Amino acid sequence: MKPFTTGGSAEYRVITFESVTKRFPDGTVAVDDLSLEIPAGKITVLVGPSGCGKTTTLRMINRMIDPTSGTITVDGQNVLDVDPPTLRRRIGYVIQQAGLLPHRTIVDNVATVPFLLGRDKKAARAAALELLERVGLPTAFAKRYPHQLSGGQQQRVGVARALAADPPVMLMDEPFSAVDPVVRKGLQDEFLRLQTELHKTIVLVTHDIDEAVKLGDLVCVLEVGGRIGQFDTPERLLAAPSDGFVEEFLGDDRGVRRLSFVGSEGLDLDTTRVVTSAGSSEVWRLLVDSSGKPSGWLAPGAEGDPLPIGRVFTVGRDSLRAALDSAVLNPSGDAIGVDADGKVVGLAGQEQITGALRGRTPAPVSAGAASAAVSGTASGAAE
Ligand SMILES: Nc1ncnc2c1ncn2[C@@H]1O[C@H](COP(=O)(O)OP(=O)(O)OP(=O)(O)O)[C@@H](O)[C@H]1O
Repeated sequence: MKPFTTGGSAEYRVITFESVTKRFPDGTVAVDDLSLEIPAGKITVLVGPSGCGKTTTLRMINRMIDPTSGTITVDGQNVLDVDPPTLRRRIGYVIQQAGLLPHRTIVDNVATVPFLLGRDKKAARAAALELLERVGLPTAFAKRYPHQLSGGQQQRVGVARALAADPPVMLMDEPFSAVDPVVRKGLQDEFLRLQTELHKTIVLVTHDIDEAVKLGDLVCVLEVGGRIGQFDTPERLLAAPSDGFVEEFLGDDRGVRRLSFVGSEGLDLDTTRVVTSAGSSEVWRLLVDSSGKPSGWLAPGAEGDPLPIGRVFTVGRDSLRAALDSAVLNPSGDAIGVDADGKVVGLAGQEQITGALRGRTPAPVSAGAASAAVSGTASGAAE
């Protein structure tokens, strides 16, 4: 068995659940025979309806709750063999309301962790200031108290504090749900950016399927009673839900959301309707300027001024969803595909865009930890 050693973020952890059940004293089975392998360095999202056991599952990883039966390991070591304070120093924990100490300044809230880990006060504060900057908070906020910050700002402090011990594993319970949709989107984007630098092993709980497919490298849909509905990549979840429950949970617009995961590089683009001068025609045409950039739409049969263009998408960089958005926002119903310099590459109708999805069901991941996670759980789900 590998030792559960301390270490920096380069030391990746894999978390496994083997036949884990949690039955509370009143008889409620919150988690039922759960087997799950959470890959290192990725974001794994637990999502499902209220009461399906997400929080219980998460809290069993850092021993805020102990399982009734089964085994949870972090990097090969049974968590029950590690005393909770030691375990929690190595596993960051972020909760919905940030959980900040109200009578301490922001910088001290964050500095507490490095201080407890043995750094002197000055170094702990310097580390805290650096972290606050990293999560996008101006240092001017450092001397304020939690109640002087907005919900979104407090949430950033919560993330900074969880990162303060540089834990290889982070548990996040509905971290972005206490804020309005605009702030939430900003926090999510920031979080994804941060993860590209940090590569933590993150387990995130949410009840919001949109958040799950946006943030998760892998998404585990739990059903009430703590059983796995499906554990898969977001692409596969949207393309091939395993049963009626998962399909219903994914919502009515899962087809449209799937478009986000498919690149636009394979789209067949029409160049015959891209023109450099006006003149009449029976079809919609796109007028481009001398540098090849779009300048206006020429309506069929119309002699008047060109109509303004709507949104464009960058071929290869943007997804089919961006292409569809472009099609919907242009008067002809065509998406305008441009290159990195903004020059028109061609046009794509809505049918071509949605047609490009057909036959593109993503194959199951076949290598690496994610595959182990997916296949390992598929058997669990089938039980
Ligand atoms: N201490 C407890 N004693 C008894 N039952 C509990 C206890 N804690 C949680 N439960 C029950 O276990 C089930 C799972 O709860 P849990 O909090 O894990 O769900 P959740 O999916 O996180 O829900 P939500 O999205 O509403 O937060 C629920 O039915 C809940 O009522």
